Amino acid sequence: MAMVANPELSYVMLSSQYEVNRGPSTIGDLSETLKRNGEQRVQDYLELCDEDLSTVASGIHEDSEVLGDYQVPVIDFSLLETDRRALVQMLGDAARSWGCCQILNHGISVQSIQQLTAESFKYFELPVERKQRSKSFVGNNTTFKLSSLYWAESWTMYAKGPRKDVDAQVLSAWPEGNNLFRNVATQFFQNVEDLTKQLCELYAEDLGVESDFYRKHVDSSDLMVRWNYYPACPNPSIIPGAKSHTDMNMITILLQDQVGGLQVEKDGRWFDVKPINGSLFINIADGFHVWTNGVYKTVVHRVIANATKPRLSVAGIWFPDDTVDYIAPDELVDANHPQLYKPINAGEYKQKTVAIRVMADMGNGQREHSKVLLGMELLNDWRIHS
Ligand SMILES: O=C(O)CCC(=O)C(=O)O
Ligand SMILES: [Fe+2]
Repeated sequence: MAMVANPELSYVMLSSQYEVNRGPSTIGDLSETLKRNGEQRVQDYLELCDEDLSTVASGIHEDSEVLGDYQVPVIDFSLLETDRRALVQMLGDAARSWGCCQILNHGISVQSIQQLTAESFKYFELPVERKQRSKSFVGNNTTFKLSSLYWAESWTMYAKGPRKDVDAQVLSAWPEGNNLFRNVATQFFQNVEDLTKQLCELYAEDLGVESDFYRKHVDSSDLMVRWNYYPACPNPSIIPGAKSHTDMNMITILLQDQVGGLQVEKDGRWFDVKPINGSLFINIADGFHVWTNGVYKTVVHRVIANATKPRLSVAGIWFPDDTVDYIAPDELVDANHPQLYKPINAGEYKQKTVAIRVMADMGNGQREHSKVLLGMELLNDWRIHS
């Protein structure tokens, strides 16, 4: 894994692990090409496979249909002070049935979230030549694209655990970034870490496992913060912002701006994750699914691009230390609930998944990749019971 800037900062750019030949151009050129070639060429151009196209086409307009309370749960985290039991129950119910929820009043101020969003936009508004100097920047273009994101650019900071000197890490990632960006981004790293520890305890409480079972891994976990930017898209009905996928890590904490477009899949239908000012989206990922013996669901999600407005999200993506094995705790395994998976080494799972995605990024194995994006397919390699 390549180290960037001062190695003592433990600051690693994930994409710098792979020497990928990026094409010369980004979204602007893609838009031009689309115009030139006509939209019937889009499929060839983006190498989308049929399944991807049909998922995007299906239900793009039906998604916002909601059936009474049948929608992504929104949970008031301030219950932590007033009714912890109720909070635990709501978080647990949401993780079991949806694999996700939105939380409000989580302790990260609405103002700081708005500031982070506004300042982060400034990075993506930089000239593409400047962005391409950031090793972790990826854009969508003719020869290189980030596999799970399609009509998108992204920029990543990777802070290895235990995180020290986060401020210096933020600074080295965008040295010309202004002080406000630096302060709010640094604060965000810290707040997301505190929140993740709280969530781990609350989930353990819901599951009836030792309270430290998940939390104790957070300090040594790596926090990858990925900024996702989706430019306005000429045809959102056929070009996904982000393809359907599950997250390959343990848990993801995501903030989205007010544009909307994030959707989750449940019972074969797509549901909007409606933007709520100051909210955070909590996403159970493949690792936590295994770690709870399948009690919590890893949520399939995607992003519909917007025809007129760019959209920004910031994802705090947690990876346990590579030596950790995802293995269900004893409390969740008995005769009626047999162990679903053989122990899965977190490092191996990440490597395998990333390797397949990188292969697809380089233009090979798109079809295999589309299946693997839905982690459940890959997890089957470790599955003991169906
Ligand atoms: O942009 C979003 O809302 C979702 C991004 C996402 O799914 C990811 O970064 O894994
Ligand atoms: Fe995701």
